[in-house]
Amino acid sequence: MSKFNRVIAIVTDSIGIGEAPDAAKFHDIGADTLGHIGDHFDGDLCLPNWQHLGLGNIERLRPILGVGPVPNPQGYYGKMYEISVGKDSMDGHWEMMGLPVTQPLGFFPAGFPDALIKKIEAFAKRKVIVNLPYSGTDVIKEYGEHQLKTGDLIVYTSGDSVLQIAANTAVIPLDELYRICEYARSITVDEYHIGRVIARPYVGDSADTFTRTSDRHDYTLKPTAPTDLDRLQQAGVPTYGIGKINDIFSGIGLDDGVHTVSNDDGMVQTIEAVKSDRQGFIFTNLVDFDAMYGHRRNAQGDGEALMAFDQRLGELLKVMKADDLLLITSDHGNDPSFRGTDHTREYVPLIAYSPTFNASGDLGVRSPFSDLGATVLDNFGVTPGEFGSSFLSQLQ
Ligand SMILES: O=P(O)(O)O[C@H]1O[C@H](CO)[C@@H](O)[C@H]1O
Ligand SMILES: [Mn+2]
Ligand SMILES: [Mn+2]
Repeated sequence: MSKFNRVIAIVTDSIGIGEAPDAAKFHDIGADTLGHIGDHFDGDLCLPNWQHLGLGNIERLRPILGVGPVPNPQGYYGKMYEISVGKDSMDGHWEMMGLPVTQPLGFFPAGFPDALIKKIEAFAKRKVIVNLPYSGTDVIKEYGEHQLKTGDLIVYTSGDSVLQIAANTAVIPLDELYRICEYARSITVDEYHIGRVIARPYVGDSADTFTRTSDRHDYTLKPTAPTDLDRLQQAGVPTYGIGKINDIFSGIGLDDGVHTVSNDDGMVQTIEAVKSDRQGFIFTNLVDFDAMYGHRRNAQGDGEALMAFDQRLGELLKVMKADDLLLITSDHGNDPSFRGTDHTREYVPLIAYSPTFNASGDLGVRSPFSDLGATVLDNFGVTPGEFGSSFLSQLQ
């Protein structure tokens, strides 16, 4: 019989907790998403629910302002670092589910090769413009009016292995954008080996009004080997993805999933799932921290989103059943005070909580992220994969 009847894992997308041991390789020395958000709020970052689970007790060189250690945390706490070659969402989530990404993905800091762009143009019967690393909100501000006039496709990338296509749905309807992205996905798997093709629809009729919509769609590479989601599924443990989870795993290993429009929606869906008689593994991604604030280098917004999350976390804690286990972690950093607009190579926080706990403690510094998946498998008595060590026995 399982130790915990259900496991709920929430990924606060891009909330790192300090530079990872290999941050220098990524030019990310000094990155500290949570620490710098704390500094920005100068003591007013208020995350009481998460803090009481042990967020402020995680080993750090200096406390997070406003979220210090508590004497008797209600949960277990630690931090993890990843071994995957990249610091994107795909690397982080796959590694969490027992599949570190060891084969380097294709990066195109100078833009995509002509041959690839020409194929996209020929398929779409539209011209491609930009073809450079860009912030997704800046690129539509600068080129959106041109796109409105010409119908050209805005193709851009970032420090991640991503090919992103921005389209104003008034000139390039959503289904056409999706078709073009599916085509781009199909020709960038073996050749170019791009981690994700991302459809970036937006609306508006001038630079000041352009707004991206929640119809974003990520076409991720298919996992290259079985993940812990497949292992759970094969063992008959139901798997349910909330938010971007389905996209990140191309739906593989997931019985069921729901798209969300915001962090708040993601938490509402998670709370509903926990209140329901849904069984097995519930896996939630909250992407606003990343897409709306981290990449936008908006520490104020990031902190406010964390505080809103913490309120919802309080509701979730109240509806959890006695034998539920909650795990909270992140997939990479995205320090809003750091240079550039890319993810940052950081440790991620790890919290475990169940109403049944009668102790609390330190889970230490762990690696790879696969320890999380290994713990979920261990709980359900499923044979583990090659990566990860379970910390289940420490949870008392
Ligand atoms: O600037 P936007 O369009 O939000 O894109 C960002 O989001 C991508 C996926 O997280 C990253 O690789 C980065 O390019
Ligand atoms: Mn992410
Ligand atoms: Mn991101």
